[in-house]
Amino acid sequence: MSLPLAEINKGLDKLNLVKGGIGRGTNGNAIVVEGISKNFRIPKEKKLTVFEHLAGLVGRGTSSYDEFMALQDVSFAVKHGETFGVIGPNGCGKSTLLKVLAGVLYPDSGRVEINGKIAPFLELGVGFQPELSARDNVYLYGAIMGLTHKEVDQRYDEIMEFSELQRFENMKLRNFSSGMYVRLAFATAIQTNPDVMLVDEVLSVGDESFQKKCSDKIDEIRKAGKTILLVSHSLATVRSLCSRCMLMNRGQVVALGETEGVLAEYERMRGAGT
Ligand SMILES: Nc1ncnc2c1ncn2[C@@H]1O[C@H](COP(=O)(O)OP(=O)(O)OP(=O)(O)O)[C@@H](O)[C@H]1O
Repeated sequence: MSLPLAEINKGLDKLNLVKGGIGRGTNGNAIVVEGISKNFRIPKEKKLTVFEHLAGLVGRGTSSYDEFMALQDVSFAVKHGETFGVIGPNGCGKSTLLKVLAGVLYPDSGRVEINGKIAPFLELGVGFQPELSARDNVYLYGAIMGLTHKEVDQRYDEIMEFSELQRFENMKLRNFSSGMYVRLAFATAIQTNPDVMLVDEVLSVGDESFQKKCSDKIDEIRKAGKTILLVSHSLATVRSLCSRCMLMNRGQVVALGETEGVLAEYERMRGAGT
């Protein structure tokens, strides 16, 4: 995905997200989500031939979409400094939820409040531009995240070193592999000093040593008191990093609380095949 962060920030504005002002009137919460629902429209049929297309035109006015509720009345809050996990089976709505929090998708109803500077780290480097070089993308991302040119200068070497992509700094991103993309995105995002990080499965990308570096970094950010919302299929990761988590199924919250209890509920759900 390469949605410019400027667009995301516009989205955040539209959602009336509170940015900055940590701790003021937020009840200690970095993220507040109230009753979010998101409906997708899925085309019912595919018109393959001219005849079918014309027939479709004749049939205009009848609905050719199915409605799919990807999120249904989702509510939760994450405290400042908390690392909060979101787990659940494939297709339960985790990524959709993160996109709504990041302002990439608008919810059909409900309210999102983010207190602090947010760094959405979703899929492959949100905010990156494939036609620019790795170097230009780092500067662009930094600028959008509020860093001055000088501040990016100071962090640039560290970003490239962390991503292990020094040799490719002048290469256009469109020639990067997905693993390289993720390395650069993660290395850049962590240098923008966010208050709230949204992390989607970063720990499942790249080789083992890079995964270990990322998980150590997330641990460091966590210990520095930042807020992290972590989506992961790895229950071991959730167990080691998150004191609380939320289990989703079919777009709904089915359990929320202490990690051990929620993981036990997930095991029970999987055992029951629901
Ligand atoms: N743009 C879209 N249009 C239609 N349906 C969508 C769209 N995006 C997601 N969905 C559907 O919404 C549901 C939730 O998807 P989502 O990607 O949020 O799940 P997930 O829990 O992150 O899954 P996974 O663990 O496999 O990544 C899925 O059934 C998916 O097919």
